[in-house]
Amino acid sequence: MTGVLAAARDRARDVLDPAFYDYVAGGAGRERVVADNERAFDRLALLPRVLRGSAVRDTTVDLPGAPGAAPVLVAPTAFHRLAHPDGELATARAAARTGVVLVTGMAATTAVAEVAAAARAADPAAAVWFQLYLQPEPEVTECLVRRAERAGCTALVVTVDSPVFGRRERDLRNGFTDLPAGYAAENMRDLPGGPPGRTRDIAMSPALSWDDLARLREATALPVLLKGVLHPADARLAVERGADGVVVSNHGGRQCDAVPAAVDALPAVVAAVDGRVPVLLDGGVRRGTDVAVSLALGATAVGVGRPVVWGLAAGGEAGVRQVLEELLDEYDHALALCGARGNADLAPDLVVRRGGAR
Ligand SMILES: Cc1cc2nc3c(=O)[nH]c(=O)nc-3n(C[C@H](O)[C@H](O)[C@H](O)COP(=O)(O)O)c2cc1C
Ligand SMILES: CCCCC(=O)C(=O)O
Repeated sequence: MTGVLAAARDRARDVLDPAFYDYVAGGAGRERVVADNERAFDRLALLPRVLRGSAVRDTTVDLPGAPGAAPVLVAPTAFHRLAHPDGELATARAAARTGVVLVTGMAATTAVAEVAAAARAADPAAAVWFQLYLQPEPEVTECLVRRAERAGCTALVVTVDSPVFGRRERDLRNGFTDLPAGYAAENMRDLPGGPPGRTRDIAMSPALSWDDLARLREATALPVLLKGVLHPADARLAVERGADGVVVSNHGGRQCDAVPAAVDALPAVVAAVDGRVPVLLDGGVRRGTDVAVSLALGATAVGVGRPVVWGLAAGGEAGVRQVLEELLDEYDHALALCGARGNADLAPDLVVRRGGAR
């Protein structure tokens, strides 16, 4: 990787506790999927059209609870206060000031009410979504949902690729299993059945089913997106069960080290969803051209995970802004080079395999 994002990563490596750097950079097993998420974009090429562009390009997208958003989102990543003292508040301000949806979540080190307030203080129109893992006790999930609703979040993102936690060899080696003293997953504080004033652990359960999703669906009027869908049959089920969006994601290669790269899984999911709800993608997006390839293959928008944490570690709010602005500028530039007047001009025929037809 080169450019602004790589510089942020290198700076992050210099300033972060090595165990936390490894937690962010690393993934499951031998990190084949971490690498493949990025490499899969290298295997794809854009096939531009000519003489049909525009001096002004429309890059905005309509997402559930976020009309007119940028086509890049901040994917949910845990523990921002370990990257920078301003933590999620800095990320929220940077996202709001760039028109980017922030997905904050259960594992944030700042409570969702404060995160959403910081985003709105930076831009009253800012959209913040809340990511959660369905908890085995429905009353715990419901309490988290109410917190997100009260905070003014405009959509929920339910992560479904984590029936169990991935085996991350760097973390095992480093003994990075708990948050250091003084940090906590603040949204997990004072939940039903938990110790008063203290936080509950985030539970992952392999016993969750589509019925648990149905319960959540009934418990809230907010749009619900499913994150971590790779199989087209699951994408179809998600739509049938009332999901308002699907996020094609392998959790940045942090869960199963044998799955396809995110962008390789995208076309089959797009075909299965058939335009009924937006399909988002995250994993390995590092360049504006990666955004363009993803949108051409049918994604409505893409999320970025690690680059945001690198930006935060490198320079707080300004660092995150730099990363997001670079991706958005590069994307606009890629549109111009493809002869596109906006996202709508990107179509699958603009993407070919590097070195041959797709
Ligand atoms: C440090 C870190 C923490 C993460 N925490 C969460 C989380 O709490 N919930 C979740 O759904 N995904 C989490 N993810 C996965 C991201 O949302 C996203 O799927 C992934 O990072 C995208 O890949 P990228 O980092 O290559 O952009 C995390 C990823 C990283 C790198
Ligand atoms: C319990 C925290 C979950 C964080 C996460 O999803 C990740 O590290 O990938």
